[in-house]
Amino acid sequence: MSGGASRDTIRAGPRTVLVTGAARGIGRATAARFGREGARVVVNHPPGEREYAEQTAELVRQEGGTPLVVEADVADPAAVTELAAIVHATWGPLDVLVNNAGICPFADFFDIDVELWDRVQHVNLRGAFLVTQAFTKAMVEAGRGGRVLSVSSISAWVGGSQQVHYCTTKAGISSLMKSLAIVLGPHGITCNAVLPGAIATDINKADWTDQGKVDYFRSRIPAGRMGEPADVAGVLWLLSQPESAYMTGADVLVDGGMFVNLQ
Ligand SMILES: NC(=O)C1=CN([C@@H]2O[C@H](COP(=O)(O)OP(=O)(O)OC[C@H]3O[C@@H](n4cnc5c(N)ncnc54)[C@H](OP(=O)(O)O)[C@@H]3O)[C@@H](O)[C@H]2O)C=CC1
Ligand SMILES: C[C@H](O)[C@@H]1OC(=O)[C@H](O)[C@@H]1O
Repeated sequence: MSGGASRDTIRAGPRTVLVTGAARGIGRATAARFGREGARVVVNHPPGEREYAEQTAELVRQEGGTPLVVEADVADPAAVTELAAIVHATWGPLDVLVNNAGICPFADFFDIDVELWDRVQHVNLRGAFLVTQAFTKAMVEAGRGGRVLSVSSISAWVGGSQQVHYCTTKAGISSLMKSLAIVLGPHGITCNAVLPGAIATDINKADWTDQGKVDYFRSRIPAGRMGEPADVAGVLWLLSQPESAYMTGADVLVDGGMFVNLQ
């Protein structure tokens, strides 16, 4: 019998969950979904987003959870270290980590300068690496198993003419989860990537002013509608359940069938 925590990683009493980039969008819906199970939810936000993060915290309370709002730019190693110190001092080790924070500043390939490239890489990919490293060490030491869930994208599997910088980070997140599945598996910690399709949030609000693009997206989606943050939040919650204990290193599409619908 191999080592590692038992199949059921939900311990008695409230689970402790961190959602990065939880001030708005998918992160907000995910924080609220975990609030519904009565979890203690760390609502992370970048500088300048506290007002939105407090709105998320109120949603978590309304659902029955307990929020803790903590500012940290996930791209900043010192901020991530401080985030971990605050969370561990307040609630101890995590049970569930959701790497959600991300940016997608659309730009033509030849207009992407090294600063923009670095910012997208540092927020989306390095941020997931830094946060996962900062929090899973304590999870391993706690010996209770757990879940690492990272929000990649359909864009990990396909390209985007104005997302050269972005798609590479999403592919990187998918790969990161595969390697960490190996590292953390013996400790009962599963690592999976969720790959949303076209989800209506602020990240694409400007992009979706192009009605032709929206019509094209919708025509590709067998489900007949664009996605909502709750569609992703629900799958993230499902992957945090004991029944998902044998899923690790997986890529889970949440796209209404968009990817497979070539013709
Ligand atoms: N919407 C979609 O169609 C899809 C989204 N995704 C992914 O889903 C995730 C959530 O995006 P979504 O909810 O759509 O977009 P939103 O822009 O609504 O939410 C992203 C959140 O992450 C925060 N954030 C940005 N940078 C940082 C940082 N450095 N540190 C901490 N938080 C940060 C944002 O804050 P701020 O407002 O200040 O930027 C924002 O609150 C992203 O990783 C995105 O790549 C994947 C596939 C499809
Ligand atoms: C920001 C994009 O509109 C959105 O995010 C992704 O990962 C996919 O590319 C979606 O189209």
